[in-house]
Amino acid sequence: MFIYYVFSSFGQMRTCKVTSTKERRFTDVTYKVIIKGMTSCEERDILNGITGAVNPGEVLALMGPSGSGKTTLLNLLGGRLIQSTVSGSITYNDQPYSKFLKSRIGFVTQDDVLFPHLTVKETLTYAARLRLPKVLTRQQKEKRAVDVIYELGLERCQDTMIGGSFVRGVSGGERKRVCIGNEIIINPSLLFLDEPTSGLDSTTALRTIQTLQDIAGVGKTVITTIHQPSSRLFHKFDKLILLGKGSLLYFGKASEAIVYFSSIGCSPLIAMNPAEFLLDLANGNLTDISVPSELEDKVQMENSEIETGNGKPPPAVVHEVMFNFDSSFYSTRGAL
Ligand SMILES: Nc1ncnc2c1ncn2[C@@H]1O[C@H](COP(=O)(O)OP(=O)(O)OP(=O)(O)O)[C@@H](O)[C@H]1O
Repeated sequence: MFIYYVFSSFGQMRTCKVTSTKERRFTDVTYKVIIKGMTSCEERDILNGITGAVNPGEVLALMGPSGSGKTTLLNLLGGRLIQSTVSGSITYNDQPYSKFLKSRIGFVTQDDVLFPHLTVKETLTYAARLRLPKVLTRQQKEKRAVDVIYELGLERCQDTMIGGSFVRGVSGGERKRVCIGNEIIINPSLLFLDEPTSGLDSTTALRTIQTLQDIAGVGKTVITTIHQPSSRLFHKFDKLILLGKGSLLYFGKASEAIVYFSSIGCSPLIAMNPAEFLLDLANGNLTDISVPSELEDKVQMENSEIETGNGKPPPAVVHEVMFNFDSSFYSTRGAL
């Protein structure tokens, strides 16, 4: 299988890089859902054998086409999806998920819930009062809120209302930073974010990811899903997981993803944002991508009758073949 190939070729060079303490490691994570119909129940695989690791000081991006399983994986890693249909192991510092670990996790969801009539400062002050331990005094909690405001560069809008549909308030980027502030106020060791840049322009998105890098820079572990990053933003991530239909296509350094795919014969045919190339590949859209001739031949052979007008096979077919391709192809390539 493609994913095993990806990992077999990574195995040797990565083992030494995932041994530091406080590592978040996940091995062979699989998640199924049971879909109940009128007359029968159907089991559906949402994630298949996802393996990876991330250390303090790193930002791990979960990338993939819509519906590939990014949010599901994020929820699993963040301990928000504890079900019997989950298998594999997820550990932090070699320990399984626990109540103590839960208190060390910050989770920024895609749909933020903020009170529109509170100012930025009031929002973070209330978060500090509610979430910080009782042993801290009111003054200490308020100071923590002010520290977070400066940490996230929110000082200019600290007295502006959050706003909403009926009240004009802070900008989209500031709103996202308030949501991040709501979580980092408890000084979490692990910060999870679901699409923190969605709806932001590229400069604001870059600033948001820079904020995440700064948070990681002081020893935190940051795991975030990302939809379609600009190339500048893509290069800000330390590690990358590329998912396609719930399977793992790549895990490793974000900076090495393109080199890796070109080493197995998959390269962009035109100058392209690396994220765009990886998403096209994960989608099975080969319009501007070259793939190994063995793979293209196999696709053509099996599906000559459903070839598309541009001479390329349809994405769904490419995807199917990539995942179910003859393992000898991968083992040969994996030895490179
Ligand atoms: N409880 C569930 N029951 C049925 N299907 C589910 C369930 N949870 C997730 N799925 C399906 O699993 C797939 C992955 O969903 P997920 O939300 O993780 O994708 P995603 O990559 O985050 O997508 P997007 O980028 O659009 O947010 C989707 O096809 C979704 O419909």
